[in-house]
Amino acid sequence: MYVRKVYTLVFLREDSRLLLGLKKRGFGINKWNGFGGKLEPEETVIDAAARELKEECCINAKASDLKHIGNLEFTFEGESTLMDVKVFTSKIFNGEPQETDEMRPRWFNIDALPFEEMWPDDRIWFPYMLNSKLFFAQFHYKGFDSILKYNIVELHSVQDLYKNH
Ligand SMILES: COc1nc(N)nc2c1ncn2[C@H]1C[C@H](O)[C@@H](COP(=O)(O)OP(=O)(O)OP(=O)(O)O)O1
Repeated sequence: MYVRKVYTLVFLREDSRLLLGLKKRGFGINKWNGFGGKLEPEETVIDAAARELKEECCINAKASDLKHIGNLEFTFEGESTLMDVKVFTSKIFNGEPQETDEMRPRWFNIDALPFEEMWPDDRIWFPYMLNSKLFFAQFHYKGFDSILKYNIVELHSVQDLYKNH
């Protein structure tokens, strides 16, 4: 039985570019990723998503402009935690991305994403996100580099994101 812990992960899109941040510390250090993290006590997922975006790259986005596009579940061999990651995208935001203690932001063309410097799972689920397909995916890792097994499905309604799969 796993202990489930919820995280947010936000990706901003501008035309054919996607904003990623190079993680400067902690979990996923030196990997490019979206912006996100754990929920604070009593905080909703969507409010946490907007807060983490602001804290990590100084961009303001209204919670109502964040689109919930997918759910990711990560487990790691020998670990009892299940990371339940809620993925959001948005094309509507204010401000210029700025480097913070946690992230160094940079725009990438979606045809030239730095997958070699990202989590291995990203190659599998990014095509869903980039094509605006709702998705649910589970990844079981050995260490942080190797995916032992995974499962990914396309969902057909936002309500499906709130069902158990
Ligand atoms: C294992 O594969 C992962 N792939 C991707 N693409 N993203 C992942 C993976 N595992 C975790 N993540 C995401 C989920 C969160 O957005 C961050 C991790 O959050 P973090 O531990 O940095 O949470 P914070 O609340 O910001 O932490 P501190 O303030 O305590 O540093 O990575």
